[in-house]
Amino acid sequence: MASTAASPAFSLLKSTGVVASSASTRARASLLPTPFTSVSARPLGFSAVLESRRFSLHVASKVQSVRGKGSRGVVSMAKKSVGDLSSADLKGKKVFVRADLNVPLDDNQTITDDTRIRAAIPTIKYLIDNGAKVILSTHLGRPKGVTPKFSLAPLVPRLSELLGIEVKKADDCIGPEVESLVASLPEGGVLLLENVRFYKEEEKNDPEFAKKLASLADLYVNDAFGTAHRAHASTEGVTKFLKPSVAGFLLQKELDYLVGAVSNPKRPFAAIVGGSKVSSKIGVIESLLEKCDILLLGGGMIFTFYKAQGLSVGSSLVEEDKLELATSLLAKAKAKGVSLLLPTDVVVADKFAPDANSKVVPASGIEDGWMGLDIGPDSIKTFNEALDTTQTVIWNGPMGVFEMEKFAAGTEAVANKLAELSEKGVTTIIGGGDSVAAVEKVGVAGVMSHISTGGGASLELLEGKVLPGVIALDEAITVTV
Ligand SMILES: Nc1ncnc2c1ncn2[C@@H]1O[C@H](COP(=O)(O)OP(=O)(O)O)[C@@H](O)[C@H]1O
Ligand SMILES: O=C(OP(=O)(O)O)[C@H](O)COP(=O)(O)O
Repeated sequence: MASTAASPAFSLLKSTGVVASSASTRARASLLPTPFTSVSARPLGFSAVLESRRFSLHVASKVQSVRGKGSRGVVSMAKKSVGDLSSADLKGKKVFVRADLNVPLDDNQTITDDTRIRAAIPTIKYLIDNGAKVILSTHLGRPKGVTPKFSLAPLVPRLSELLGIEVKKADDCIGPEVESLVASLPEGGVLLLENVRFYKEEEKNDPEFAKKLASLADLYVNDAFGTAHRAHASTEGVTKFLKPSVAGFLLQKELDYLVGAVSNPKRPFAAIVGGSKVSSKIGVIESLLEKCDILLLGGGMIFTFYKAQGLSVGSSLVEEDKLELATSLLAKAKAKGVSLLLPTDVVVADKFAPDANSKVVPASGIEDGWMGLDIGPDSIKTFNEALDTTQTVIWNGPMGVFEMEKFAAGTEAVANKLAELSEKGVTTIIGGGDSVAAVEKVGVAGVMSHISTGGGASLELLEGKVLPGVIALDEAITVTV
């Protein structure tokens, strides 16, 4: 079962915006590997102080109270967790569980990756083991109205197998037939509602639709981390009609790592950011610059940084309108004392294709007609050396075009390095999207501390945004004087 351990009480400070960021100080460390283009080698270390009577939010089964310097008391608010609900709270109760079972299906309607189903099991199992009647809801894909290929029928056998019970399925998600299926649901039974996005009212967060969903149940559990950045009827709207509304174990674990471990990391803390464009990662880079000690950049975005520094980039991916931004991010890293490392060599190709001619060149040696599609071997070596010094690492975005074997070495090297570090006790967090696919491709997913089940949601959390599906949940309040 997913961990229910309490996280630091300030774990959601940034993402909720309830309080200003905690004060921090940094101590010295020298970590900068020489072959990299460096912004600075400098202070590391961290201390966080929460002042008295500020409010903080986190998701945890137990509320921690935090005493600030010189304070007499603390008020802390935490999101309620399903783990806070006992058998007495759950036995015989109808529980509306919103999960994200948006799994990939092939042309034969066969599930090709059941990660999201497996991730939802601990919460459902906890509920059925405590005698609840589970009304399970999810979306699948982005249907426009009722679309048979987006029916949830293919999910039923796998859900039943993993739960060890026969899961029933409704042909709709609201209405009289659903109501009668709910009425006949036994304690410990699970009813899967049909794709909630078959109704346009779901994505519109229509209050009447939310009310109809809510009317099926006595209480609400949100475990749909992958959809927590959407203010939809089944993720946000229902909470207005169902009390209590609490977080599931998966949602809680995602927040514990993506907010808790990132806001209060064991240091040194490194962030690795890659992917295609700097424009889609601006928020993440800016946010991580506030928290990390080392920032390693890779992927297509590095060429915008190179060009901003006056280097030739050939036909590499460049966002001309982001050159100033790249310069300002480098300056910000310097001002914050973050060691920002750009690769010093790259694998270039004469075309964007798996059978392209390729060679390794220094960052300053990209010729016209060549494009950079991966980080080079010297960069891998230096990235590894930098990562060897860390205690916490978060990774979002591949180092190169890892879908093509010729340009996968940088991404695979990072995946292998993180696996090695994880086995040594370093906290390793894979922040969703293509990095998860890369980790799975290399076969090291099992050893990472945490692999996020949400691409867009994890990105928004790392940017410090508020997730509507989280903020809407009930708070558990503890006052310590
Ligand atoms: N040097 C590069 N040039 C062009 N595309 C790249 C390069 N490096 C990585 N990419 C591409 O970036 C894509 C992933 O980018 P993005 O969606 O931003 O990351 P994520 O899904 O991890 O958030 C991958 O499809 C990869 O092929
Ligand atoms: O797959 C999902 O998001 P992701 O592709 O960002 O991980 C979620 O199920 C959310 O789906 P949506 O982006 O259609 O709202």
